[in-house]
Amino acid sequence: MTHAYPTPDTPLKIGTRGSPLALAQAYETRARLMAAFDLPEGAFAIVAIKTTGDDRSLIDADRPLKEIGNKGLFTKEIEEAMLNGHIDIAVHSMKDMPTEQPDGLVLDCYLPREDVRDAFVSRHAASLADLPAGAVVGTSSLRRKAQLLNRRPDLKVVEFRGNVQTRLSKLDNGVADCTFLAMAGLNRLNMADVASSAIAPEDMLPAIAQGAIGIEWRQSDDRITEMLAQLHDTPTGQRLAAERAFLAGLDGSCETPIAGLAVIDGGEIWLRGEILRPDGSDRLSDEGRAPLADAALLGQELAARLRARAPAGFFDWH
Ligand SMILES: NCc1[nH]cc(CCC(=O)O)c1CC(=O)O
Repeated sequence: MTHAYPTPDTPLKIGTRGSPLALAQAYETRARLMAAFDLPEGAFAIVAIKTTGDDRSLIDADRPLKEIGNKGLFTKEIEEAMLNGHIDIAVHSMKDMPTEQPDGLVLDCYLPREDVRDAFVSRHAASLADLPAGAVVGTSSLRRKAQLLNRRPDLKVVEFRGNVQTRLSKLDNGVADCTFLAMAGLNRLNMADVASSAIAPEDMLPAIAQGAIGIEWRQSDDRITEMLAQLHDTPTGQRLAAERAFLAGLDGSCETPIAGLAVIDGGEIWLRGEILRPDGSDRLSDEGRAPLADAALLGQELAARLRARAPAGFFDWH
């Protein structure tokens, strides 16, 4: 008994950002840990950490995030808190995570993936096809912007930031005719009803790792390593291995116009990927299949094939 961990006296400290979605993801992680190890809620402490990206006084809310400097904007303080022992694990939206982690930290535990699709959100249109010519789309995602303009060059895209509530009130105020959000986030906030429709991956290929929650921890922490190995969802891990290797092979991040989705199909991994010019004027896509054990290799190969096909200047988003 003396080695039992975690307990209400020595709780496992779960670090997260403080946004409603981040907290919902932390609660889901806690619930899964409680169920997997038959632990009481009191054996966990949820620690909300403010990051540079969250701090409104540090950034101008109307400036695109990519101009402010993206990598680590939402993770630096959380990773520092883990390295100095203030928290034990960190819960992240995998879609926002760089493909490399700082020394001493691992990010290899994934919860079962949620809906991967993007949601179309509008007060008056039922779907993308319903939007009249020249309609205004609010989004701050370079991927969504490029995908939309590629299909519908007539649309006008305006910068849209802030949490779900802020974006919905912008729609009410007529700032835009529609916006796009991940179905996963809406589901986790019990707000799926704000989606007018969910968009099929064939119509809008999702962001790398969309809908997946990842848990990061200190490599040196053997107790946590053992627990998280049991919590890990293997199929989600295989799918993200393919998608994240694809992203890494293109030197991409969540701020680049890259989309990709891997699914397990007939016992194999099937990966589709696409890269776009930021203005949507060009789109290159490809797909491939491989045995599950070669998921990461498949991602690398798909990235290499698209790189070889991309004309000079295509990657000027860097
Ligand atoms: N970059 C913001 C972000 N990161 C993860 C999600 C949603 C949840 C997910 O995809 O796991 C969102 C918001 C959105 O795209 O609507």
